[in-house]
Amino acid sequence: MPTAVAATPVIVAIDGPSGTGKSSTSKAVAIRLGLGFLDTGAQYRAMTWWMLSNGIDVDDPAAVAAASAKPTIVSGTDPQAPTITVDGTDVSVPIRGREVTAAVSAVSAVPEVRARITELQRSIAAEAPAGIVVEGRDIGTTVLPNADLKVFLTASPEARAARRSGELRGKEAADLASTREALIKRDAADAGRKTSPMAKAADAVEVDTTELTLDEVVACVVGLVEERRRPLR
Ligand SMILES: Nc1ncnc2c1ncn2[C@@H]1O[C@H](COP(=O)(O)OP(=O)(O)O)[C@@H](O)[C@H]1O
Ligand SMILES: Nc1ccn([C@H]2C[C@H](O)[C@@H](COP(=O)(O)OP(=O)(O)O)O2)c(=O)n1
Repeated sequence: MPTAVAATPVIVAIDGPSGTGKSSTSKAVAIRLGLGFLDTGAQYRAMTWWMLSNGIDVDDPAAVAAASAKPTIVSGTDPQAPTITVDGTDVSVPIRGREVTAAVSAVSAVPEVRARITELQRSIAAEAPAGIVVEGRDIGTTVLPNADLKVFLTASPEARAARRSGELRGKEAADLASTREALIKRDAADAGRKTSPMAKAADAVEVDTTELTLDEVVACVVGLVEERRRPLR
């Protein structure tokens, strides 16, 4: 039985590098607590997919900036069935492909892209009736600095690479070493960019998931949310 404490919407920010369990943890926490779920990486991937599909040179920041207002990106926030469309097309499958993964750090480093997507994220969070779990790289630091709870997930590069390569199938499959290398390269780009780099907020709780099961991480985050929920006023 939920306790009678959650009168105001609760905002949870979950950040961290690739493969630490942000998406799976956030979805499960949102389901458990009856909140919305927003995968902000999917939005940057959708923007990248559109750039690639429209022949924009993703290594030309001026070209990316000039085109960044064109696509209409819509995220469905039901944690049981999250959706992502660009100009009405379901892009949930192509945004996970290798081409998009290789280009997404460059596109998401462009300030005009970040400004547009950040605004979209804030309006989605503000409209979530019961609250929302938002996961990404800069949610606790930039997008929602007043979140009720900020979590920064970490895990060893070995654990993250093993988790990621377990997901890849067929021609996309890569060996552990190259998956690990690609992850580390993307983390460095995401943490090293000028505009809103991936970072742990000063008031975030860091959770190392290397030795934890997904259920253990979910239980930990649910416990932290319950602790911080403001009493009924
Ligand atoms: N604590 C965990 N232990 C083992 N595997 C996990 C754990 N958390 C997530 N995973 C698995 O690792 C993969 C990457 O998780 P995901 O949630 O997509 O990470 P992120 O969003 O941080 O990139 C998924 O296949 C997921 O099921
Ligand atoms: N808030 C965010 C979320 C993602 N990004 C960028 C940086 C990431 O490498 C890409 C893809 O993010 P995503 O969470 O889908 O990546 P992984 O699931 O970890 O592979 O988007 C970002 O710049 N800011």
